[in-house]
Amino acid sequence: MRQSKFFMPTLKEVPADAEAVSHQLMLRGGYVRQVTAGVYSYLPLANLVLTKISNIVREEMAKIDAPEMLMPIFLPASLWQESGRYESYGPNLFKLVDRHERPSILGPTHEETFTEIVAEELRSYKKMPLTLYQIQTKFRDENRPRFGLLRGREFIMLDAYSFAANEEQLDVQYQEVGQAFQNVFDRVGLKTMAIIADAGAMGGSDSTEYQAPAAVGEDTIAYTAGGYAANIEMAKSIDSLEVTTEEPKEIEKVHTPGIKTITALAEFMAVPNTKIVKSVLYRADDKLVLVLIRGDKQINEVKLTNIIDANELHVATDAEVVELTGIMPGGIGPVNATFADMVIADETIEHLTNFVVGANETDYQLANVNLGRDFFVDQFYDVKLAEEGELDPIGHEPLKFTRGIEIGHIFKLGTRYTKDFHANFLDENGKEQPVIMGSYGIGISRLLSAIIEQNYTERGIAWPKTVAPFEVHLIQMKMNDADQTKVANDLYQSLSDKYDVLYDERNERAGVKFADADLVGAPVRVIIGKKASEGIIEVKHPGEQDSTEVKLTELENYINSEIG
Ligand SMILES: O=C(C[C@@H]1CCCCN1)Cn1cnc2cc(Cl)c(F)cc2c1=O
Ligand SMILES: [Mg+2]
Repeated sequence: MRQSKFFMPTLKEVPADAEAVSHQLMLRGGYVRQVTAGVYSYLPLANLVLTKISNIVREEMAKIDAPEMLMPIFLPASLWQESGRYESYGPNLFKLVDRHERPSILGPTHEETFTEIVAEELRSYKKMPLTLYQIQTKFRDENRPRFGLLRGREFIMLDAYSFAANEEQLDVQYQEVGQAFQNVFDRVGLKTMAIIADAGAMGGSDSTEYQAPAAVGEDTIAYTAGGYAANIEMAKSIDSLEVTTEEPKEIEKVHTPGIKTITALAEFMAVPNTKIVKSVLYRADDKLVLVLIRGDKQINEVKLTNIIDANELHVATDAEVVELTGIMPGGIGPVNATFADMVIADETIEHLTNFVVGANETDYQLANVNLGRDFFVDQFYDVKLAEEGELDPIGHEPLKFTRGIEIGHIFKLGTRYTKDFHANFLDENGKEQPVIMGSYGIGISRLLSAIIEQNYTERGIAWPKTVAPFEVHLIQMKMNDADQTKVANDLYQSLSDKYDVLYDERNERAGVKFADADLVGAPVRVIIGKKASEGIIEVKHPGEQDSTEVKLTELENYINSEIG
């Protein structure tokens, strides 16, 4: 490609609201342009990278015999009413009506669409296992799109769906697609972690997220050197406190006027915060749930949501607490908690004795409370937020935290969708069974940002060679120099047969050419300068500060060693 003909509208400055480095570099390099909030045009540089990523995806999906399809973005609401998701997904689901006033949506994901099509077809176990996929634009009307392509409203996703006759086949598909995804991430040069993740509204059983460690990542990953890795939403940890059991003492009601925090209460009662049990009131859909946890721990609301199987869960506001219990928030507790529909106790209180709880009276606490005597808990759950340094439940190693960008997520769905669409098949005994599904996704456009977040330099981008928009960037320094023009054109012709070459033959100053080259980020940069007449040129790797002189005769070997 001759750069004078290429289209990469670079910017000197970037808008202040571009916070993520990847967003800044993609704007400065003319990779993308925002059309409206969370909606971007992919200009040629970004499109070249997207194409290379997509082709790597296609190769890996072909290796597991998954045929590619392409589904509509515009979908009838009826399809989503059948699965019940039309109502449950709220404002993120983009709803519209067509000219005949028929309610419709722009697809945020395609479980329903694939299931409906397949439901007609898979009438016999002989037709399974089957995995299908697409690479397609999705729409989710995010309230706060941010960080460029990292959280857009319109984005490109690979979404795959597997159909099986039994759990064993699903397990194989889950492993195969997961491995295909891992191969994709490895091949595009992304460092990733496969972690235990929350399936959220998808229900089903296992779910694995693929995370790209990066400072700008929205997720927190808890991991250990031994291989434990989980989204903080799901991470488990071993309770570090040695609990000593004491003889139960007489319960005591204590007036604690103006004491508002656990720390202040611990001081006032002259006990450590591990002898205080926090009582937090939640509204879970229409239920009032009282959650108990030891004073030194935090509640993990994702774990809580999954235990209660709630759609919507939030901490009752102070006003709600007073209105629903007649007590100020600091005073509620588990003894005679008649206002609660449910009491959920975290494991950390199971072995406590003589502890402090709210007295269910404003400004009063109860001291020396004991389980079984003063109140009863029918089941203990893990609802605590894991903390850095606590030991993981498997290798018993200290948990470390890092930020990550979720770039993939795979789910075992079971029959959640196939039941709604009567996608049944006859098993080998001729018995009718519902098809068992899995769904799998990679954020393709998000990968652009994630790869940049892991491969930027202070000057620009150093693309991994497999996804770089161009593999070789030829830069001729003086356009009116016959020797340089000859060498550059010969190289352009000969290298173009084997590599994607960008030839900068513009009448621009060196500084402009190099600044633009830093934004293109090709793995091999060849500079044709004043020594061209002696058969000497310079080569430079985007990650390195300086270039190196190379004989023209050795250039092919150098490029082979760099990009192969
Ligand atoms: O998309 C998935 C599950 C998997 C991920 C991999 C590819 C196939 N789908 C989860 N999810 C996330 N956000 C959503 C947003 C809206 Cl507005 C919606 F209506 C539905 C969903 C939704 O279902
Ligand atoms: Mg996810």
